[in-house]
Amino acid sequence: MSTEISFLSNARYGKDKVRVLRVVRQGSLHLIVEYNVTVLVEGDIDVSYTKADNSVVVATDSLKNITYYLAKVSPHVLIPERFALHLGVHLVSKYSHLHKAFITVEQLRWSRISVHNGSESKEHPYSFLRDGDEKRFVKVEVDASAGKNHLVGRVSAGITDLLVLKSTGSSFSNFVRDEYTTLVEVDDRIFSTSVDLNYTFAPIELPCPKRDDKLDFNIPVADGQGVGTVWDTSVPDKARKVTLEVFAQDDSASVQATLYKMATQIVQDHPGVASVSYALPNKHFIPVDMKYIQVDNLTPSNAEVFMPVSAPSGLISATISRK
Ligand SMILES: O=c1[nH]c(=O)c2[nH]c(=O)[nH]c2[nH]1
Repeated sequence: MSTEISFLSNARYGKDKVRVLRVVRQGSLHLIVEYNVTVLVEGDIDVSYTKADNSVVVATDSLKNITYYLAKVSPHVLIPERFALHLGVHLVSKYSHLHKAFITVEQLRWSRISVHNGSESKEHPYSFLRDGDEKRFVKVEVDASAGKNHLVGRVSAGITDLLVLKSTGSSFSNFVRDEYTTLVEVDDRIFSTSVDLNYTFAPIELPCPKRDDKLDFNIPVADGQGVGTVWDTSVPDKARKVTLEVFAQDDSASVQATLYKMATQIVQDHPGVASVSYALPNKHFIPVDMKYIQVDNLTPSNAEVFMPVSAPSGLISATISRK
């Protein structure tokens, strides 16, 4: 095989879709998390591709086993950002020839079931319901290329598949009108989207494991700058809240304008967030034309019956970065 005109310019491998449910028992109160984990590594692994030499390969099966083992022993397992960093730090510390780990943790929504006891409503200690398709995710890169004692973490996190709809409070007008335009201007329309939100933190220095088994991972002590950093566990809920509140309350001139308001608010609220990206499909709902039966369902104030259109949809995206 000729190696003169080509070379291996990039190589990364690992396990995708490692599904794990973890139960943490606090007496009779149980806490649960369900994750889909992707665990990928880079390093001195070229010969496994170029020379069929597997001696450098930590099997993807082993990477899966390590993921489950960390889910068992990591004190950080309930917080996706911390669990992902712990797993990444463990991999690059344990294997001298692996220099980078890329961990994605997607968290599925389990909420407690409310039960009534007389007139009192209480959250059940160990019964849960799948609370929608929305997922929280974190993407972590643990980079040991500057040495095993100089670990750098790059973290982004966010939400996917958060489906929202408002039945008024949205307009779209003043756009380019030319020979291709058929869309009419509207001062009242349905706005629905499935929110994909991704916010990125500035790179962080990570503590290196000291123990021989490389399983220890200590979160740095808060230095007073904690708010807005990757260690601030309130960021996901606050970013979700801003997304929902701006969506509901903005008198939307367009998906673009509402997106910008959401993103700028998150950058403003969290000093540790370096940038915020949204991808918002514009899920169209078309008022059904009932002229055939002499019924007006088209003028915005009379539009009551809509046809949801799954495709095509608009797709509006942007990244807002801290200066
Ligand atoms: O909010 C919108 N932005 C667009 O860019 C667009 N384009 C379109 O046809 N409808 C909409 N709505």
